[in-house]
Amino acid sequence: MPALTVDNLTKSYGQTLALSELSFEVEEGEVFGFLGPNGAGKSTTINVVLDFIRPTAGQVEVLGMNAQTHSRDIRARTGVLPEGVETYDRLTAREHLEFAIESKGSMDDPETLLERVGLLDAIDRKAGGYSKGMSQRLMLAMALVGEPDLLILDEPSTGLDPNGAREMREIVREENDRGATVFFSSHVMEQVEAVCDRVGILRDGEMVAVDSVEGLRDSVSEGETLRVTVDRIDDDALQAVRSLPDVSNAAVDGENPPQLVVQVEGSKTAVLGELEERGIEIEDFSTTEASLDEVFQTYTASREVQAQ
Ligand SMILES: Nc1ncnc2c1ncn2[C@@H]1O[C@H](COP(=O)(O)OP(=O)(O)OP(=O)(O)O)[C@@H](O)[C@H]1O
Repeated sequence: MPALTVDNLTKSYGQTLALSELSFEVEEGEVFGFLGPNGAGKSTTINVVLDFIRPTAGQVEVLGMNAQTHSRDIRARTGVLPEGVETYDRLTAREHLEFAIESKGSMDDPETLLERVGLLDAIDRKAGGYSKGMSQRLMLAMALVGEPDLLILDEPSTGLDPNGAREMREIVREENDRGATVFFSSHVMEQVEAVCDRVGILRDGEMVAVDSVEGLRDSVSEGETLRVTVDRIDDDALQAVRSLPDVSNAAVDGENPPQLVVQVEGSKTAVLGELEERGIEIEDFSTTEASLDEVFQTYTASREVQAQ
């Protein structure tokens, strides 16, 4: 049974079509990255999943239950880290946790949870004095209460420093090892790449790709990016490289020295040979796989991989 089934979900806010016949599934036990640029419809989807808003059309099932008719049962088994800070200024972290533990009827210990998110030192301080990152850690601790079967994390790295973001990823892994399904919305590629089994990319309310990170990379990149540092480059040479059979794109980056960035499938020696034949000196070259940023841009902005 999938942990989450979104079936032909459409949501309009007046004239604005936020989701258009969106369908996808998240398998039980997987970490699913829900990626998309601002305004793509990520929060709208999560709000329907949690029954905070009602869909215009379509169905959502969470842990085998209808999102609208069983929202109470669903919330009892789901941990949510919402987007934006939602702490109470006058309550301490301990009081926040006690409240969440009581609401879920769980046996958690506030200190253990706050230690996991690195907030034990501030347990008896009022949340009103917390930094953004501290508030985010507190909300993550609240999401973990009751060992939820499904964790929904909406932009979880917001406000976290690199250490905090790494710790958050570790917690996602630990929760997943325990058996939780994690639904992780983000527009930060690195966060998704590091923890997600599969990624769905949302654009303008439609899912434009669902695959593993590797699969997505392969699907947009017909090969590798070759970066060649040269002593000089001119338009003729650039055009000649672009018209080589294995090259899908080429562009110049920087001036002093210029670097030729080439999207190449197959042989890289043809590119180097073309440059050398023109008397262009190759000072250095390296190859890399398409970055996730390139993957994301390809799906959300244009249909072509642009060498930068
Ligand atoms: N309450 C609302 N009233 C009207 N339009 C809304 C409302 N909430 C969202 N929208 C619109 O629906 C679309 C999807 O918004 P949504 O917040 O779901 O995107 P998102 O992917 O979560 O974006 P972000 O990354 O910025 O949080 C946008 O065009 C947005 O302007």
